[in-house]
Amino acid sequence: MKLEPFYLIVDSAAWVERLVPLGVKLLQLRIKDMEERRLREEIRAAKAICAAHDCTLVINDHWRLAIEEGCGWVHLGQEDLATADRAAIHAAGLKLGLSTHDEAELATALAASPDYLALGPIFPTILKKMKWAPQGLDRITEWKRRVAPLPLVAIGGLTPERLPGIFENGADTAAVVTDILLHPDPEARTREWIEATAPWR
Ligand SMILES: Cc1ncc(COP(=O)(O)OP(=O)(O)O)c(N)n1
Ligand SMILES: Cc1nc(C(=O)O)sc1CCOP(=O)(O)O
Ligand SMILES: [Mg+2]
Repeated sequence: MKLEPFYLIVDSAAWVERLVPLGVKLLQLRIKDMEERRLREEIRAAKAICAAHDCTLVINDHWRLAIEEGCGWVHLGQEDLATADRAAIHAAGLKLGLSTHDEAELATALAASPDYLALGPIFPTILKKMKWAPQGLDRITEWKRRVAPLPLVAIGGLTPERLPGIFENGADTAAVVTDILLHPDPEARTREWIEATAPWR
């Protein structure tokens, strides 16, 4: 399966409405700490916008709601995976993306038959505190050898300037949060990302 090379991660349907119409084709809704009723509304709104713009929507963490709302993709970390009902996810026809950060997590993730694997953090990230040191570019090459033919998503501290290194070392997709959401002009930066990833589309 070929995965879109630009993977935008946002934390609200308002961001989806702002940025997806610019041409984003793979988007993760990553919302933390929200009560279920509002979360469901956010998922519904994001799903409608993504459907209207032919953008693949991935729901982070909330696999039950993703099933109930008829979504197509879910992304889970290793702790999420440990408690998720994988049979229910599979039965609902949900595609599955999984995080990995080290050898043990890679083995666990490969055994769960995912549809893509993510490796991070490639560079330092300001989004969240991480217990892993930055992986660096050589690790991408190693991971790609181990996960192929599954698509490999690189995440953590990515910018348009860092994309050639990511893709030349074997990543299929680059995921990003703060380089776009904290940029003074998120729309312009999104367009830069779309253009910068064009050679790998
Ligand atoms: C594409 C992608 N890769 C990694 C993550 C991180 O997932 P996880 O480890 O579960 O951490 P949280 O994002 O839930 O804080 C991701 N969300 N997306
Ligand atoms: C959510 C997340 N997961 C990571 C991992 O390594 O699993 S790194 C990360 C943060 C990505 O944000 P930014 O593009 O702002 O660095
Ligand atoms: Mg998670």
